[in-house]
This record gives sequence, structure tokens and C-alpha cells, in this order.
Amino acid sequence: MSDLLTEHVPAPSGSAGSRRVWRRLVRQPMTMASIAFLLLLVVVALIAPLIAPYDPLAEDFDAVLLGPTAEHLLGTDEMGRDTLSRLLYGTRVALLVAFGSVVVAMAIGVPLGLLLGYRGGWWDRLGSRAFDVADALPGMLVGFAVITILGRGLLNLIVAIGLIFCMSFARMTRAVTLAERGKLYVDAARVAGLRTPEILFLQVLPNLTGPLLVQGAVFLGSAIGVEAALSFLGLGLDSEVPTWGGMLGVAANEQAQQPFLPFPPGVAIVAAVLAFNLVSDGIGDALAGERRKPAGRPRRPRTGAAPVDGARAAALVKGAPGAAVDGGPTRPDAVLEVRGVTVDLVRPEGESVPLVQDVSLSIGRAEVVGLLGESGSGKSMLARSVLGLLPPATRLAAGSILLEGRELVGLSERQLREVRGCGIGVVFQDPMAALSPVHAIGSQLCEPLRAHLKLSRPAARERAAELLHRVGVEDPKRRLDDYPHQFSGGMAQRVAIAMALAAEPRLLIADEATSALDVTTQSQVIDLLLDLREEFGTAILMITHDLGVVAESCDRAAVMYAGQIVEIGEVKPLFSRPRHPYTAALLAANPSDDVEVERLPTIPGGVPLAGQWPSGCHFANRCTHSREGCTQHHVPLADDVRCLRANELILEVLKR
Ligand SMILES: Nc1ncnc2c1ncn2[C@@H]1O[C@H](COP(=O)(O)OP(=O)(O)OP(=O)(O)O)[C@@H](O)[C@H]1O
Repeated sequence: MSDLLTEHVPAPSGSAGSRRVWRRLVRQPMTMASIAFLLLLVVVALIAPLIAPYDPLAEDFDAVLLGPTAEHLLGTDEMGRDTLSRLLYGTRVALLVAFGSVVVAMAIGVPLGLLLGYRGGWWDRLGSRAFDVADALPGMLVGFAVITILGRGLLNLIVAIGLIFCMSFARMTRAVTLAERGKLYVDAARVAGLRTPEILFLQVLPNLTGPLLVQGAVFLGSAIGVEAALSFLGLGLDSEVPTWGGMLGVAANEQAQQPFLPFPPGVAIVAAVLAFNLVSDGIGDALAGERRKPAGRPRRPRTGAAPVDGARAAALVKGAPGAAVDGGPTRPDAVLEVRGVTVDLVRPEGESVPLVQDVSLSIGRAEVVGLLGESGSGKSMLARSVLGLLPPATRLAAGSILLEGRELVGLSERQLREVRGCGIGVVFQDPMAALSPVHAIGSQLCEPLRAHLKLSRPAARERAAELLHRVGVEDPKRRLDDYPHQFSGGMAQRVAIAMALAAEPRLLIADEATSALDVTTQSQVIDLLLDLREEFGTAILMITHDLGVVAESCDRAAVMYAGQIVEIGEVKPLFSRPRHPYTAALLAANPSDDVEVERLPTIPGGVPLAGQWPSGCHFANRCTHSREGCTQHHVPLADDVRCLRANELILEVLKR
């Protein structure tokens, strides 16, 4: 079974999803016929003693090797035992071995695949090599070896066949987990403080339902084939025990005298294997239609110049409180203090390239700080370093991150888990990606409540309904049982905010939380965030491209460019009298209600890639004000601006 399978068989979400899958299955006659046949086999296995005309072990040497007769409808074997009775009893062994071995294979393969896929790195590389070795070994050889070591018997047969298949389950599970672990809902679960086993088994595993069902059905059929082959070779159960493979083995020896003998077990084996395969195909087809519909606008593509938008920037600038500025001494009211943070990309050859360089930023209680900048300037990487969720191949190379005075750098994953959720909440751009598609909203909201606030199940549900009500979801008790796809984009974002605030974090990181929403919903969500910061005193880091959002909601803003903060300050002066040419260029490229222009100016070129930053000022090669000296030396952040000419330039943006 190909790993690609996993791309086509998403898990059905919720009872409505299951009903849709079932309806699609019902429309497939071959699949339904196969299911009916397999159900018949199960019934036959259960009632074999009632319907078998003879004792399957009873020998009659006066009636050996008979063809079909009125007394023995399918003839007899070399001991005069009734073939029909043995065939009916053989169904029991076939199904028992099939289901038992698939359970064993899943019990070994699925946790292994989850672990390798989730951990990645060396674990994954070693695991993948082990898969390659396992692939190189013929499955039957593994079966022979296990039975030779453990001896014959039903349980050993089940274990042997389970071991043959377990690597396929591990490989498939690893592939799905690798794809799922990068998704936002997994990050959200980590931020919510769930432990790795909870994330793996409660969040990732449900997404495997589809692929596991498909692969499980195929291997049920294959297990019957392997059992038959091992019994045929005399390595299965004792020859007395009626099994389809054993009957085939006898038939092979006696075929010259009774040519009909191989047909009953042969047809039974082929029919059962075929039925399982048809059911597997049918389930795969039915699940393939069960794709999640994307919500909201797609993420803005990475463009070169001035992609900022929002018509309200200048008009909406609000008065900002006299917040402390960065770079100075530690603020007494600081919820978050980021000091000199540098994040490196570690290339395979070992070279380190900075993605974020020497960033310092602080956010006080109930303060909203905007983080602005073009795509690729390092905003998300900075946020991820605060969350302790840096992607693979990147590392925090330097700096300190204090949450209410507690140093987060150097904490173990376990300690970070305690901090996240309670200490920091996060809302991402696409709520549909941040919410697990296969869990009802209620259970997702209850997880952080139970994990951090240690609420009982009913109390967590009660609180979850209150939170939904608080973020403006109507009929919250009923909606707890709904799944993410049953919410509109705006409503889903409210749910995501409720989730982020469930454990009453001191810091909320909103990573382009309103970018995918229409303007009206965007305003409502911003109002909600601002209300919540008043109510809970939450500090908010608002990452956005949208100057209008910053103007409307932030007390201060930091402008990032090529991994550095180039300017930071209170929003009103920053927007009306920018001191860094990049800030001015961003503002100039922003549509404004105040000024009518035929064509908005853009910033020529694009943000340089990591590793290609110019020496000196990173913005110099796009800056119309740059001079020779700008590229010669490192430019420090001085008096909240990183520009050598800050004091001599007069940058106007609104009077174009
Ligand atoms: N997973 C990753 N591995 C390696 N480099 C990455 C990864 N994600 C981002 N980068 C690089 O890190 C730099 C900063 O990216 P980041 O995503 O933080 O920018 P951003 O300002 O948040 O952009 P956007 O607004 O588009 O999200 C870019 O050069 C980007 O190519």
C-alpha cells in the first residue's frame, strides 16, 4: 500500500462526516456486496457448530476422497472428513487470524509510525532505514522465522503474521504524521500544553482513521492469504484443525485422486481476499470525497514589494498610552521581555544562517504591540521562538525570553508545556487549520481547561460554553458539539480565540489572526481581542501585514525587516513621523483614505533571503536615502531606530 494513499483518504469528521461516507459506500454495489459477503462469513464463523452437517474432526474411512454427493455436499478428504463442515469451521480460524494479526500489526506499527513521524530527525532517519531493511526481507521468511522460534499455534501464527504487516502500518502512519505535525492544530495543541502522547493519540491519530481503515481492510485479506500459505506449507495450525490453508495443503497431495478437493478452500480463500480488497477500495473512494473545505481567503503570497494593505491606517491612528520603550532597562510591568534574540537556520552542511538577529521587544500588561513587516522579515520566526516552537533545522542561537520574569530559554519541553497554554495563548491566521478537523469544538476547548485549570469534565464543558458565549458564538451549549467545518471563517476564528484564552494566558500571540477575514469580521474580531485584553489584562503581540489593524488596535508597533527590528515606538508618532526609510516606505505603499493617488508607490526589490543580507544596513540596497557609509558597518538600534541617517532625514508619508 502506497504512502500516497494517505493524501487521498482524510478522516471523516464527526457523525455527519461518517454518515456522508456511509452514503457514498451504499452507492457502491460491489462494495456493498463484499461487505454483505464478509458479514455472512462472520455469521458463519459464529454459528458453524449449528450449521455444519458433521463434526469437522469425525473420520469415516468408508467415505474417503469423495466428490460432491447428497450426503457430503462438497465431498470428503483423505480421512473421510466432511469438506463442507471443515470449510465452515475453517472460517473461524481464517477470521480470527485475519483480525488478530491486523490488531497486532497496528498495535506495533501505529505507535512506532506516530513516534518516528512526530519526532523526525535522527529518530525518523533510523526508523526509515529500519523500514528499508524490513522491506528487503520477504514477509514469508519473517513468518517462517517467527514460527520456527515461537513454535506452531494460533497465537504464534497471529503474532507472526502481525509482525509481517506491522512495518507497513508504521510506514503509513509515519507518512501521515509527518504531514500532520506541521499543521497549525498540532502547534495549537502544543501551545495548549498537551503532552506528546496526548497530541499523538488524541490529535494526530484520529486523522489516521481513513488510511488505517483502508490499509486494515487490505491486510485482513492478505492475512487470510498468508495464513493459508503457512498452513499449506505445514507451518500453520495442527493438520487436524480445520483451516482453509490446511485443507488446500491436503488437496494438493490428493488432487490426483480427487480433483474437486482444492476447489472449496481455494474458492473460499480467493473470495474472502477479494472481498476485503473490494471493501478497502470502496472505503478509500468514499473517504476521498471527504475533503475539508478551506475557509476564508488564501494566505497572501510572498511578494517582493510593499504588500501592506488596509485603508484605515492613517485615519484610525489612536492615542497610545505612555508605554515604556525598548532597549532600555527591564520594565516593571513587562509580561514578555525578549532580549537579543537570534534565530539561526542550520544548513545540512552545518553552516548557520541568521533568520532573526538580535531582536529585543517588551510587552506590558494589557498592552497591544504590533509586529509589522513584509513577508520573510522574520515576524513568525520571532513568535515561534517565544512559543518554543521553532521549526526543524532552526535554533535559538542567542538571547533571553522572559515571561513575567521567568526565563523560557533552556526550559525542557515539559516545563515549556506548563508555560504554554497558561502563560501564552496563540491565534493563527487560518482558524480551520488551527482547529483539529476531527474533534468537536467542545472537546478541543475542554482540553486546555482540563490540562491547565484541572477542571472536571462537566466543569470544563460548562466553562467552554461560557467562553464560546464570551466570544460571541450564539447557542454555545449546542455548538460545543459542532465540528470546525460547521463554523464560518469569522466564527471559527472566535472559537480559536476562545481556545487561546481558555486557560487565561498572560500573553496572546495573534499571528495574522485577522488576515483571512472580511473587513467587517476583521473589525469584530479586533474589537473582541481589545475587549478581552481589557477584561483579562492580557498582553497581545499582534503580527500583521495590515497597517490598518495596527493603527486600530495597537499601542506600540515594531517594524521588522530582514530579521531585525528597524523601528519601534508608539503607533501614533511612528505612523505620522516615521524615522526609518523602511517604515516610511511601508506607510507610503499603504492605501489611505486621506490621500488620493493614481498609483501607490512600491518598494523596489524584495526582502533579501536569509544568508543574503547586505552588510551594514539590511535595507540599504532598496533605500532611496542610502549613502556609502550605510553598508560599511553594522547599524545598531539606537533610540528605537536602526538608521544612521535617522536624525537628518525628514520622512513624510501622508502628504504625498
Ligand atoms: N521552516 C523554516 N525553515 C527554514 N527557514 C524558514 C522557515 N520558515 C521561514 N523561514 C525563513 O525565515 C525567514 C523569516 O520567515 P518568517 O516566516 O518568520 O517571516 P514572516 O515575516 O513571518 O513572513 P510572513 O509574513 O509571510 O509570515 C524567511 O527568510 C523564511 O524564508
